[in-house]
Amino acid sequence: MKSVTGRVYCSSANIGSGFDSFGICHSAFFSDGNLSITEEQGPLKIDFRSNLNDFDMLENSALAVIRKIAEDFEIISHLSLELNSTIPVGMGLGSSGAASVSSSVLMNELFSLDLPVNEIIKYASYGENFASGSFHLDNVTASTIGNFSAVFSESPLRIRKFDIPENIGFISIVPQIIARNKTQENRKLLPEMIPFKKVVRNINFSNSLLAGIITGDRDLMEYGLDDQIVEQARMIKYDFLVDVRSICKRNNAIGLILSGAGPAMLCFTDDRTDKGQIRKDLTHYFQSRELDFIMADSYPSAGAYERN
Ligand SMILES: Nc1ncnc2c1ncn2[C@@H]1O[C@H](COP(=O)(O)OP(=O)(O)O)[C@@H](O)[C@H]1O
Ligand SMILES: N[C@@H](CCOP(=O)(O)O)C(=O)O
Repeated sequence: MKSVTGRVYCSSANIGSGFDSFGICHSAFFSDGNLSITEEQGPLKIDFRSNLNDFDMLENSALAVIRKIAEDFEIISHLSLELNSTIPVGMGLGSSGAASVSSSVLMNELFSLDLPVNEIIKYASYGENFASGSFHLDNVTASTIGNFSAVFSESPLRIRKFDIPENIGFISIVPQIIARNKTQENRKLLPEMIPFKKVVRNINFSNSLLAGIITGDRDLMEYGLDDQIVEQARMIKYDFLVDVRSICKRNNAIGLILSGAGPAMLCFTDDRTDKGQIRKDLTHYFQSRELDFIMADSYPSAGAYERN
């Protein structure tokens, strides 16, 4: 029985103003996958097992990716896929994206398809479309290529990885707010039209963030971790965001973003940041609001494609 395994790390999308573009792959949570051929002869059949029961075991984003690849490459074997994930589902940490990347990378390896990285990402996006009704590429790109990733255009796909300066770390802050089809629903909150001034400011923020990541300039990163459009549209659902940001900033964090479509947040830290005090202050804050949350230190992580 031929079998392949691999780990895919979680991702935070929409870094600063980089909606559907900038992503970070980080180490706090991950998904371990195992894919095997149980019988060479068809028709295609996939046995699926997962430690999570948050989604349909018979049809989910991981299976959507396998089916698409199998269709394109005329694969008709009996397969078995097992995913063991620590990524909380629907919290803004790219759980469906990681499952999709897992399928894409494992199919590539199991059948020696020799897919270039852009094809791995394109196939993974079928899983995102299954989960959220949109082919957004930011989470799957981050989990595939790692570190700080940017999607510059979808067709043709232009992507690039940037190494995050060594002194930068993160705290993943995850309020336990459970909502069905969260990303799909939160995409409906986005405005159709945007005042010109806000667009100009957001362009400034994203340029500043990218320049800060490349040069390690703290001030450019700090300024660049802002967003006048998407975050503001979604903030009505996440009223803790302003308070959590101010707790992090008063303890010298570089900044804080809403991770993906929320409710998770990603706090950017460096040697100046008092992480211990942030943990204490956040525990006190969420207790006072009677809102459960989890918090985990996290570091930039390599992508699933480059580790293979
Ligand atoms: N294999 C999968 N892993 C995780 N979530 C999946 C999977 N397949 C489908 N989903 C669905 O995707 C949704 C989670 O994805 P999404 O809303 O994008 O949240 P997030 O990316 O923040 O975890 C849930 O509704 C879940 O049921
Ligand atoms: N760009 C997407 C990112 C969704 O990330 P998720 O981890 O919340 O699924 C969006 O903002 O809709």
